[in-house]
Amino acid sequence: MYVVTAEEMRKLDRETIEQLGIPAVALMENAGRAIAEEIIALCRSRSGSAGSPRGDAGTAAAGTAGIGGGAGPAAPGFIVSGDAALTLGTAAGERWFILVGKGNNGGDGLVAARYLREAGIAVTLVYAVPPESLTGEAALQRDAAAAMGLPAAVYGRDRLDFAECSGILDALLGTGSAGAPRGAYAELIAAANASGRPVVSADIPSGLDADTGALHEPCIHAAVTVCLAFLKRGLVQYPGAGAAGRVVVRSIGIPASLAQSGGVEACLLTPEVLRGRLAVDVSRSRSPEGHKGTYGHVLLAAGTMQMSGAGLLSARAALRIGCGLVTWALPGKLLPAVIGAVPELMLTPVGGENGDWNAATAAEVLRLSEGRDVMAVGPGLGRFEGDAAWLRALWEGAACPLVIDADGLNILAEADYANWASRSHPVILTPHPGEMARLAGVSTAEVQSDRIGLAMAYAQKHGITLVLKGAHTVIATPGGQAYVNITGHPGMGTGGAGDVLTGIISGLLAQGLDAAQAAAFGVYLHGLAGERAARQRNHPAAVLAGDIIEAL
Ligand SMILES: NC(=O)C1=CN([C@@H]2O[C@H](COP(=O)(O)OP(=O)(O)OC[C@H]3O[C@@H](n4cnc5c(N)ncnc54)[C@H](O)[C@@H]3O)[C@@H](O)[C@H]2O)[C@H](O)CC1
Ligand SMILES: [K+]
Repeated sequence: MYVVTAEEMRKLDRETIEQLGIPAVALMENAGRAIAEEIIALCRSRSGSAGSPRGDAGTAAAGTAGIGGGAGPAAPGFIVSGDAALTLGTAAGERWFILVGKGNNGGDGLVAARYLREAGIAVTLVYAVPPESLTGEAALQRDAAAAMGLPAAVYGRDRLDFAECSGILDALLGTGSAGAPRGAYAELIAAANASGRPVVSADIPSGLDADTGALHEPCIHAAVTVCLAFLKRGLVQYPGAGAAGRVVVRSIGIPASLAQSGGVEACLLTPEVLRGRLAVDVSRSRSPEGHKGTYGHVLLAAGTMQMSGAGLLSARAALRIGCGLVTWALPGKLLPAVIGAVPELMLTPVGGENGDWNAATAAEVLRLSEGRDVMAVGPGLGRFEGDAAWLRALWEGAACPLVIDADGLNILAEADYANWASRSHPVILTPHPGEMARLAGVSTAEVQSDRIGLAMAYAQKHGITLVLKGAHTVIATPGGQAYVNITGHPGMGTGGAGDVLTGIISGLLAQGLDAAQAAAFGVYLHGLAGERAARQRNHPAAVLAGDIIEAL
């Protein structure tokens, strides 16, 4: 599923109108109708009336061939489906305020109001601006609503009591919104939020920055957002994702092929995207003739006395995700403490007996990397004298893909690594927001204020694959593509969860997935395993990093 910017959405809108010849008012009609259907579904679920959420309970009156035995001929009958079924009075008692802005978002709201009225739901139009100021398709919809006799109020002119409504459609501001809502818009948003009534937002919550997910004040806090055509970036990035409530994406006649050909590069990481766009073999099938050598060998350079567990977690995760062999290069003095902790793991001490990380150990690690399929660097590594030269030697010398995490990233952030020799094998960086901030030389707040935009720019600039961790992890490729993951939960914010992710991604790389595949599939599986672990533990807060490994 594509995730677009406001600018990309405007372009797709224009192309549909100009290249396909579909009039703008038809798109608006589809948009408004889709919004109305979702509100009708909400009303039906509140009233507890039976039938499918799309409001096609009337189909029960139709002949239903093949149900309850034998595929006989259909019995004659009438099919009353969609919102027409609702005129039978199921929405009694519902009264919705439709907040209408000046632009096309307001036009969508006016269309929805007509369909809601047809479905037996009382509506009152609440114009944020004098209705005479609407133009284009929105003005046409204003006239249609007036001709239908829909009651209308104008903010500032007419008395309004939000206690009189049972729900609110927010059609104030959409993708044409700029900056914080002003004047009547701001006051209506504040009143809607304070009303205690469920708010359904048309396209995006008014006040939300459609591109970054930042909330301008005031911003609508919606129960449901009916997003039109394609997900907007602001809906998948926090805090916007939190303000949008449940997001339903409804198509309005803009073909996805236009997004594909038009260079939309971000999408939601769904199973379809994994199988399709990323071409991942999600079945994980293994050849009957396979052996441990078939599934790759990860070399892990990680761990200190204080953080030996990080190495163990990464190594176990790599093994659990199915790679054939893992060798852990670790400081000599750490060896006695971890022998036998993971019997499947091979341990190779560096720096001599009782030794620790130092610049000279790079040569040992490089020797160990010969013939290996992946080198993973950083979990629990700590910092040491000469670490920048150490990492540079691995970067420039390892003839395999490189996954860099944790202190490996902190070393990179202080080094001028753009001037290091370019690598012929890919690099995956897996920063959390703080590490990303250090890498990019900005504040953590700046990273969080536009995660997708920043990740895409950084990955392209440095020619690396980036995994920007945090709620809705973003995977960005050097080729300019981005994937937003939605598996996982806040309980995964626990010590060692990142080390597990490094192990999973490295283990997938070792099995032959390319960098984008391994990063995206790894993040997706890590979140899914975290969800399973939360179920097994009966609460997300009880999940430990090791549980994520066991749930893989
Ligand atoms: N995507 C599509 O193809 C379709 C989108 N539809 C809907 O149209 C909106 C976008 O409409 P647009 O007219 O471009 O902009 P808005 O309605 O979001 O608002 C513009 C309007 O609001 C005023 N304004 C802007 N910022 C502020 C502010 N901070 N405070 C107060 N007022 C503000 C500005 O003056 C403009 O007049 C999209 O989201 C969809 O809902 C279509 O209907 C179907 C096709
Ligand atoms: K809106």
